[in-house]
This record gives sequence, C-alpha cells and structure tokens, in this order.
Amino acid sequence: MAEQVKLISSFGSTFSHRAEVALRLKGVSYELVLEDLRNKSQLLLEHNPVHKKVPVLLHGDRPAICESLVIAEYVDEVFAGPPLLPADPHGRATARFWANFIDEKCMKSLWAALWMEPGEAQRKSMAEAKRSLTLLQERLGDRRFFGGDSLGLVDIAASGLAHWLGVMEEISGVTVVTDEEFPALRRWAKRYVDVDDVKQCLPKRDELVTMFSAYKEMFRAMAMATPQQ
Ligand SMILES: N[C@@H](CCC(=O)N[C@@H](CS)C(=O)NCC(=O)O)C(=O)O
Repeated sequence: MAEQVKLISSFGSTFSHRAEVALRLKGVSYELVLEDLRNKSQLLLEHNPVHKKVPVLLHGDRPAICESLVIAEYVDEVFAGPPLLPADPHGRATARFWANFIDEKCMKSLWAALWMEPGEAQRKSMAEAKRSLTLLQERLGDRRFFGGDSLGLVDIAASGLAHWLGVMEEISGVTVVTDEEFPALRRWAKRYVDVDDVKQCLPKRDELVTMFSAYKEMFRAMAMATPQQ
C-alpha cells in the first residue's frame, strides 16, 4: 500500500502552491492540511520547528520535508511520473541555479518594487527587478516552459510570477511586468495557468485580491523594514 502523503499548506500561499503542483504533476495522491498562519497548529510547529512556515510535506512516518523547492525536488526523486528536473547533472544544476535566482533576485526585488514607499530606494528596486526579470526572460528564450515542452522545477519556482504577481500589482497600484516589456514571460504565465494540474490547485484570483488587500499595510511595513541589496 502506498505511504500516506500530507501537505501542510495555507490558502493563497505561493510557496505551498509550488509543493502542491509538484505533487499533482507527478500524479501523487495527497491530503491537504490547511493552516491558519495567524494561529499555527501544533502539527506545523512540531514538523517545521526551524522556520514554522508552510509548506511542509509528510511522507509516511519519515521526518518532515520543509521548504517549497526542497519538497519539489524530493517529490520528483521519490515518485514515478514525468520528471521535473533533467536527468543529467549539468541540467539539474542549471535548473537549481535558476530556481534559486527567482527567489534570491527576482522575488526580493519585485517585492520591494511593489511595496516600498515611492522614492529612490523603490526606484532602484524596480530597476533591479526589471534587470532580473529580463535575465529570466532570456533564459526562457522561445521555449514553451523553462522545463522545455513541459513544466519543470524552474516553472514551479516561477509560479508566483504567473498568478500572484498580477494580484499584487493590482493591490499595490504598481505595475512591473507588461506585455510590451516582457512579452515572452507574459506568454509563459498564460501557458502556466492553463496547465490542467496547475488549474486544479490555483487559488481563485478574486479570493487572493480580497485576502491580500487586508495585508497591504503589513506588506508596506515589511518592505520598508527589509534592507535592500
Ligand atoms: N522559503 C520558504 C518560504 C515559505 C514561506 O514564507 N511561507 C509562508 C507562507 S507563504 C509562511 O508560512 N509564513 C508564516 C510565517 O512567516 O510565520 C519556502 O520556499 O517554502
């Protein structure tokens, strides 16, 4: 009998979406446990005592796996189904590099560009975000997905750009990614959200708008308190 797979997640979390879409792409059955992050459960605290964050993957009675991209790689290695990473070590290393680039460069500068008070620091973050997204767009080239003809680790890492970014742009009133400046990334985003496995675990846009609108001031305070690189 297959071992039980549980994903501790929270509604609207882009990191949780990464883990969930990895499970779906591999065809793994799982139980979704939704956390209220304002009132974290014992289950979450017990299984991710280091960061106390979602997503957390529980597979059978093994110790928990934490961190969205670590979960995606684990799921890829452990379960049958279409590969999320290339087979060769060079391809795997390259995919990990770009997935890390998305978190460390694209997401951090985007967040600052969206949420900092207007001014010199916000302008710098906007320029940095656009530089990073240009590199990412060049990496995509004319392929359908970062993974080639099907979704891979880098597509999963970039999922926040496909569905969440537009919501954040709407709420913050700041637009970063336009059809004119990032045509290939925008086409990729439309393809990403149109994949069946993705659609089945994508939070509804209007529900995200409602939820994140309530956090606007908190996002601004967080962005202003984060030192920019
Ligand atoms: N680097 C982590 C980030 C996870 C993360 O930030 N999760 C958020 C939800 S989107 C969370 O659990 N926040 C709770 C907290 O910060 O206390 C990953 O990739 O999984």
